[in-house]
Amino acid sequence: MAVYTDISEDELVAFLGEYPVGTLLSYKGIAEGTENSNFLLHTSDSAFILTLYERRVETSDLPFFLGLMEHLSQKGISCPLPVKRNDGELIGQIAGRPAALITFLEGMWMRNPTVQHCRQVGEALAQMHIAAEDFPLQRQNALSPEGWGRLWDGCRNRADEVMPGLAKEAGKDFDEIVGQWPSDLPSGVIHADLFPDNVFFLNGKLSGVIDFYFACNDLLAYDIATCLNAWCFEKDASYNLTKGAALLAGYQSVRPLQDAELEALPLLCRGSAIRFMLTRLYDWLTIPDGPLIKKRDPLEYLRRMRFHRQIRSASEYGVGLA
Ligand SMILES: Nc1ncnc2c1ncn2[C@@H]1O[C@H](COP(=O)(O)OP(=O)(O)O)[C@@H](O)[C@H]1O
Ligand SMILES: N[C@@H](CCOP(=O)(O)O)C(=O)O
Repeated sequence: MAVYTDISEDELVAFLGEYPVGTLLSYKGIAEGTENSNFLLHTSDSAFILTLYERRVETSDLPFFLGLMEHLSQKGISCPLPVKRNDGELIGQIAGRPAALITFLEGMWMRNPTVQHCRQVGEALAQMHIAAEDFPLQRQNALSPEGWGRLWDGCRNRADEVMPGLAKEAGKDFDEIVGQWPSDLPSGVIHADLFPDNVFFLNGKLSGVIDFYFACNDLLAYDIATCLNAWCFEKDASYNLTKGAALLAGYQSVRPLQDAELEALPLLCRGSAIRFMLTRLYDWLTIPDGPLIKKRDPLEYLRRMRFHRQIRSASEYGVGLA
């Protein structure tokens, strides 16, 4: 996240007047994150996160995101619980933006995740997939191949400003990945952005998952691909086979993968890598810099794309090694 929209104390006091959360003691903008504006609030009752939904979040999708958090939480998954307003609604408005108040989750995200963290993330991901099986709402993935196409059209002409040759290289990948994209694999509700900054740990144990604002219905194994990309590469862009093996073993200890999912894994990893390369590239080229805005490097994900291009089978990710 970041802070795209600032709020005044008066606005916040008026907003909180609609919620059974006591009186405001303090608030501050949170610089971490990418998509929305987040504030940490302390009230006389407790601590909360206030999220103002920004450009990539459609207001019509909020019942899906907030309902999913409620659903998962009721099923024992540790995630924030949206706070209901006095009138029973989950969504309010502040500074002209739709906004929600969610409970604060204790824990820290891991800047250098270990093999043990990766295993726990794999387990938690599979547990979420299973817990969401009976979630009644549906949301199409806005960042599936069709959505990537819109992003790519919006920035391919300027891609070489970030790296000479990027437009040609990514264009070839884009065509290959989209041309082979699978549709006949097990699907369900996926988190779709389970990066280390969205998973908290306390004393070495996974304590919670946040940021469900890309969640949608899509291929379950695509969520694993995103996790392999986000958790199992080192800073020098090398793939850590031990971490990959642990993440996959953690997942499979809860939900074993079908052969077709394993076969598709290299392509799903390539697809997930280009998806994050594209959102980062688009943001890099279109969002103005600001003190509370943190843009992410698209080339980090170009390096992932290059790695996955030469993978031939899921065993190269560590399937069956842990
Ligand atoms: N429920 C929560 N409990 C504790 N901290 C939170 C919670 N939700 C968000 N945060 C903090 O806000 C930051 C940004 O939140 P995130 O949902 O990732 O934003 P965005 O959707 O904009 O990327 C997180 O890295 C974390 O520090
Ligand atoms: N995880 C994405 C950006 C989305 O940010 P988040 O703070 O919502 O996780 C990326 O790394 O590109």
